[in-house]
Amino acid sequence: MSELAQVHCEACRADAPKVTEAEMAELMNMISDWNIETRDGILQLEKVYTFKNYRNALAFTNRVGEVAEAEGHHPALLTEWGKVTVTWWSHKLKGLHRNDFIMAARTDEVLSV
Ligand SMILES: C[C@H](O)[C@H](O)[C@H]1CNC2=NC(N)=NC(=O)C2=N1
Repeated sequence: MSELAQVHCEACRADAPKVTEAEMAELMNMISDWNIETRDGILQLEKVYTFKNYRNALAFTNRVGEVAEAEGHHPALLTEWGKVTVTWWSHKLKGLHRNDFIMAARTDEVLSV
């Protein structure tokens, strides 16, 4: 299990600090195959997972949703036949917080169970 996946999200407040460029670079090295996207000026962490059918994609979607509910931090989830796009950002901050990288690592762990 990755180091990041073993920690829990901190309560995310509107005045919490966004990750710095340096922190982002360090955190990106701790997770695999995630990309930084910018939408409406908001930095987001995104990864596309592929599956052999829709049922498997939906099962993964629901498991990620359960982890999100448990942590109180939620992604955007686009579920398609054979594909799930997971996008993390901190809505309150309109950007990326360390929580988003923790949850990206936790998302990867969902696959391994
Ligand atoms: C009230 C509720 O806890 C907050 O709105 C939480 C819910 N989940 C969340 N998820 C994400 N990604 N960002 C948030 O700012 C956020 N806030």
